[in-house]
Amino acid sequence: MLQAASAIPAAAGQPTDNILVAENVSKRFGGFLAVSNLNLAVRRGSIHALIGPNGAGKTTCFNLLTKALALSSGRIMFNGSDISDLRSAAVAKRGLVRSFQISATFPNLTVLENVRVALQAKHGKSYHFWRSIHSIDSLNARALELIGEVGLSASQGVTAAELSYGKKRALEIATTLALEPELLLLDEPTAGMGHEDIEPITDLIRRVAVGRTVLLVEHNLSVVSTLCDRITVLQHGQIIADGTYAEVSANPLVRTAYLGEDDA
Ligand SMILES: Nc1ncnc2c1ncn2[C@@H]1O[C@H](COP(=O)(O)OP(=O)(O)OP(=O)(O)O)[C@@H](O)[C@H]1O
Repeated sequence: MLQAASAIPAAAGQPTDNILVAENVSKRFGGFLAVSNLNLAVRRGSIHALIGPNGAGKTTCFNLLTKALALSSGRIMFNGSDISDLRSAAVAKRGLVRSFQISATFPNLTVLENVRVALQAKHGKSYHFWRSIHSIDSLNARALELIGEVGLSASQGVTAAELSYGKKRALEIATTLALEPELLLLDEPTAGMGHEDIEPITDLIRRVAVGRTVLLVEHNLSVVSTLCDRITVLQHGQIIADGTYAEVSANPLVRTAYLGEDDA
């Protein structure tokens, strides 16, 4: 049975292994409550989706979880530490990283150069070129590894501007991985993609999720159903269902609020 607006309970006697927990989180814009008493638990190692109709509060939630927005009330725990009062750069350093925003790519730089820039941003002084040849070698080696991980090895010398839309997204993911996320937040990773790019990006997300946790906002329900272990459904800033795709899609509240609207 699905529960509305509740945290995911721990199995009796088992320690919870939730990498991210939002407790009673709310966000008010003036008199408008955009997110209301959100209780969300993201299990370590899972691929978790936030879905909901337009205006449900998904983006606001993402902004709260990544600390791009300050909470009006509540608490956010990441890896057992309270991050409620930290800024987004500080939470990114701890391993909670959002793609497509922090990791802007540079159109005139090659794939390799873009990933090297992201690595330099992460490692700062330790990779300054005058330090040692060893630093450059290890930076290049790591850049090539990340490029390989997202399937762009054959395009390493191509500028970002010349890449197809799907490959640009893969590059953005590589530059995000350079920041060594433990929890990777993806904001509508298939938005604006043609049919031909959707399956490769879905496979890529599945691959990069190995050894990491992924939380995504996604409108494409077929992507959500094939990719995600757990789905949280928002409506009017509140969680109305939480569970597997089969569970949430059978929930009458969800069918009315979300699937009903989109499938109508
Ligand atoms: N800065 C803001 N000031 C005032 N209201 C806001 C602000 N940001 C979001 N809202 C309102 O909060 C509600 C939730 O918006 P949000 O963008 O989080 O929804 P969403 O689920 O991401 O929607 P979509 O799927 O359309 O992107 C909406 O009614 C929106 O108008």
